[in-house]
Amino acid sequence: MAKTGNINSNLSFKERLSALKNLPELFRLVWQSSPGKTTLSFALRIARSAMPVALLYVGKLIIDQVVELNRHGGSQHELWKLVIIEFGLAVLTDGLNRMINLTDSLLGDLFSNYTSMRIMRHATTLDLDQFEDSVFYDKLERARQQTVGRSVLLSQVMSQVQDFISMAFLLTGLIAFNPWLILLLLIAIIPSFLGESYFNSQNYALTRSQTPERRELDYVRYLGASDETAKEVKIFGLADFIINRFKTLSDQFYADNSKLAVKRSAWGTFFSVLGSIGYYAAYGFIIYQTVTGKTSVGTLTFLAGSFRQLSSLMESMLNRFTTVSQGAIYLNDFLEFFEIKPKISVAKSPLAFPNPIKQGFTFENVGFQYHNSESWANRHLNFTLHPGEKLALVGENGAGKTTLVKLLARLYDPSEGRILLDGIDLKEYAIDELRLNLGIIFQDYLRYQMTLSQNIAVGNISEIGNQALIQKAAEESLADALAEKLPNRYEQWLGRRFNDGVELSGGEWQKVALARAYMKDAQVLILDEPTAALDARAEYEVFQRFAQMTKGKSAVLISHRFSTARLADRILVLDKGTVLEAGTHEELILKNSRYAELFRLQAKGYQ
Ligand SMILES: Nc1ncnc2c1ncn2[C@@H]1O[C@H](COP(=O)(O)OP(=O)(O)OP(=O)(O)O)[C@@H](O)[C@H]1O
Repeated sequence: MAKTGNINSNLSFKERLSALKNLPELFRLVWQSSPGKTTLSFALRIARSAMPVALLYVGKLIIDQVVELNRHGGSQHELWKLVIIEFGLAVLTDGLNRMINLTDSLLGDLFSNYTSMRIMRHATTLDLDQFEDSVFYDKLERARQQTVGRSVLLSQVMSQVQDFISMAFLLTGLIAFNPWLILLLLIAIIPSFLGESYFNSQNYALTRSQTPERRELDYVRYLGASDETAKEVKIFGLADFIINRFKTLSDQFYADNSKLAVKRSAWGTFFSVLGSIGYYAAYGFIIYQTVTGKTSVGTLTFLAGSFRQLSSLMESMLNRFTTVSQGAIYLNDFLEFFEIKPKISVAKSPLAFPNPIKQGFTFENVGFQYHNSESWANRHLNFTLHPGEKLALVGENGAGKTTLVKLLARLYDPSEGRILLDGIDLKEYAIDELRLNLGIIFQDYLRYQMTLSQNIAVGNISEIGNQALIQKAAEESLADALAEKLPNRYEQWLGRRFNDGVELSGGEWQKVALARAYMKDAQVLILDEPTAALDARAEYEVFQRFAQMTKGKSAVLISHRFSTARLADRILVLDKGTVLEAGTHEELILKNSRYAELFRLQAKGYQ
């Protein structure tokens, strides 16, 4: 496992600046989330930026009036008018602050929803292969984290613009008085900026290097406290093992993070003292000017206030620059995720899917290797699935049966050779039409924590409102008897996670999953160990119905039960990814080869 503290990517100032090029893309996404609220946020901030200088200036006028009235007396009318104006400005400032916060938080929620949807949508376009790649997973994870944090980045960028305008106003006043004060200001601020910038880049590099461990930490947390894992955790007594693993990982995080935090805090204190020295030097200078009569008391308060505000504005702007540029770097991860393109090729002008299929699917020397595996899952596959044919795939665990079916559905494309449909490469057909024509139920089908109706309808989601079809599909797979038993019948929530759901037995879940295959009028039905969890009677009935349902259609059955496999028109025996032998049950038994051996072994088990 990689060490969590391994920081290998120090980011230079140049890299930070170049990351800012991501900001327009961020603005585009925010704008798409809500054009109205984005405009409002801008308008509010521009109004807010004029407030500091206006308040200081009115304050200066008030003090000069007070000093004047003290010395020479006269009407107080002007003075009170100024006080009312300052009061109005203070109320307005507070109102603007609140409105800005409100708009930003609403905009943040909309942005987070919008980008989460974009991520989901993009993820669905990607290949299964990509999901099985841990580098891809890390990217997806980082992109997911960005959905919440990025709206903060936007507020920061907008605050930056707001502070910049405020500074321009304040600086104008300061320069008019004495330009040298600006120099003092810079001397006070720059070390602090460089320090912050350095520590932010260290922080980013650390967080980035921790991504795989963070995923593992999430996984361990899930293992330790989830309804799906509770059973095994109890039975195998895994609690201590899991908690210890969590502790090791989280201790490592803590050690790495705290080391950096302590260093950062120590340097931060030093830089802040430097900042105070700069401020008090300038302050002393202005006081001296006032005492020697070179400037009025009102101007003293204006300048001292301006200097203080400018110094804090500059400091927060410079600090924010490092946060903004760091955020912009994180944005790289987010945008990179959208740049990942599916590798499965899509035909430019796809052919119409044949209906009916005339020659069938032909595997021509097909081989497939998982990208993270040295060995071949399938190799030298040569056979045809004829129209209307029922084909059974048998073979030991890991022989490549499921992979073959995934190739047929183009969840992967062959690493070598090709698959033809009616003599034309499968890649020439539209992939969604291909999948529409295949009804596949995988061995590791999902148990959706949804209603029974919805669990069946996922087989053809466009028919989710077609209750008659759902019930018919349930009848075919024997799930209808189950519906009768459930308190809310088809509207019963399944699984324990939500809404008083009911948990089903393994066989009952399998019947529900099987019903999905009957939701569409697919030309080819593929069942990957469809009856493994069914009792003997249910299995027999399921196959009776399956035979009726698939009359005239092609079907592929993967099964470890030879009683099932023997019903097929032809049996392919797979071994180490390739077809070892093929034929009907009788032919294979006569040949007295591998199939016959396995068949006898199983039959013996039943005696
Ligand atoms: N996602 C994957 N990544 C890497 N290797 C995989 C992946 N899925 C399967 N394999 C490997 O490919 C080979 C064939 O697996 P496959 O699932 O096709 O076998 P199978 O015949 O369906 O097995 P079973 O009877 O156990 O379901 C196995 O050696 C397996 O370890």
